[in-house]
Amino acid sequence: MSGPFDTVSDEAIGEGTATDAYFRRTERTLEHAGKNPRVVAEVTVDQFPTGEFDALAGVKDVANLFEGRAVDVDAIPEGRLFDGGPVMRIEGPYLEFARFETSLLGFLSQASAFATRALEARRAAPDSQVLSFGARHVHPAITPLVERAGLLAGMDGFSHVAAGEVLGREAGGTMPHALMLLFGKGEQEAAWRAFDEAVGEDVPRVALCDTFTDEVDETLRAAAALGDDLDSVRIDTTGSRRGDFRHIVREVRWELDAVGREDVDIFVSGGITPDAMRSLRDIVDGFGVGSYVTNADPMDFALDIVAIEGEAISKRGKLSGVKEVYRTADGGHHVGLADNEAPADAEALFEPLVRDGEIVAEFDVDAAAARLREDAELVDLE
Ligand SMILES: O=P(O)(O)OC[C@H]1O[C@H](OP(=O)(O)OP(=O)(O)O)[C@H](O)[C@@H]1O
Repeated sequence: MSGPFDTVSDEAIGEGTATDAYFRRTERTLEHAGKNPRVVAEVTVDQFPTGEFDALAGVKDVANLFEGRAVDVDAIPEGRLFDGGPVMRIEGPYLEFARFETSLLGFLSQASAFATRALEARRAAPDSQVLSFGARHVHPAITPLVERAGLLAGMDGFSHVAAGEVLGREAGGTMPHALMLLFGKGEQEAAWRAFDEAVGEDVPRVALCDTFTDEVDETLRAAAALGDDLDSVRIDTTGSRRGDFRHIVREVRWELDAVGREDVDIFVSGGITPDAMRSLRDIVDGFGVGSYVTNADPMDFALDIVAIEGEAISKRGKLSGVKEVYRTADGGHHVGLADNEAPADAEALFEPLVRDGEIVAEFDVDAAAARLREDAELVDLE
């Protein structure tokens, strides 16, 4: 069944037709040969620690993928950091999960990539408000992935309305340049005032102040037009006009303060990167971050069989045998065989996710965000 948009349905993902064709041929061949052994497969990016940590996300969707399947799945909980070794282990008859490999890897690859970038942005300005603005850069069907990654990373909010409905959170936002243009050049006050009159009490009054004239000029006009109602200004100066952006923002702050409006916050957006955040965080109150998160390359997760009927095995380049991963007391990441003794004072990271088709883990976003915050403090991310 196909709808008006080029998306694969939830049913296709759940039934396993959202798969690479070679898995269907593998199923047919194994059934023909009467082979369906019990295997253990692991999902990895790197076999050994590399010194670079990434954030794990997408685990909830994988759990839902395996609900009702005769498999056991263990995984690092969503929101933990990992560096080499498996992030997930699936055990069961191979034909129970062969066809789900493609979707499983896709769930983890994209969500973890977004979460890792979002965490970098969050950590670049720990005391500022950071909002996710990247929904416009991805297919609308996966906007909840972007916004959830932002929440996992500890961002303060996001812009996409339908993603908010999926996540059970309300989207935030104020005004686009389109609104300013529709009121017209020279009529910025009319636009800001109409917005102030039209929207609910709970919506912060953030005036967009870069559309037609100088940022300082529009900021002072917004302050005069809205008076005490004005909460913040948003400066989104287009790239071709940016020059020394820090200087522009400092001028805005200076002139606001000069007219006694120390209470008005400054929020910046447009191509904001962690470097930009570090260079502006002492003079701005908040950032909107989009493309830095959504431009993340998908993580190169792979699923590999590591044991068949209890016997360790692997293809060349992969490590055989069932493994466990640990957070060591010094914040390191250790990969070892599950049967071997754990390193002293280390915490085993795998937790049960699915037991014989039943989901046994919780997926609270706030809890995952708290785990990520703690893990990021323990681990050396620099
Ligand atoms: O650059 P990113 O980090 O991806 O940020 C996302 C977008 O948010 C801002 O747009 P704005 O709402 O001002 O867009 P508009 O010009 O369409 O109003 C900014 O100019 C970016 O286009």
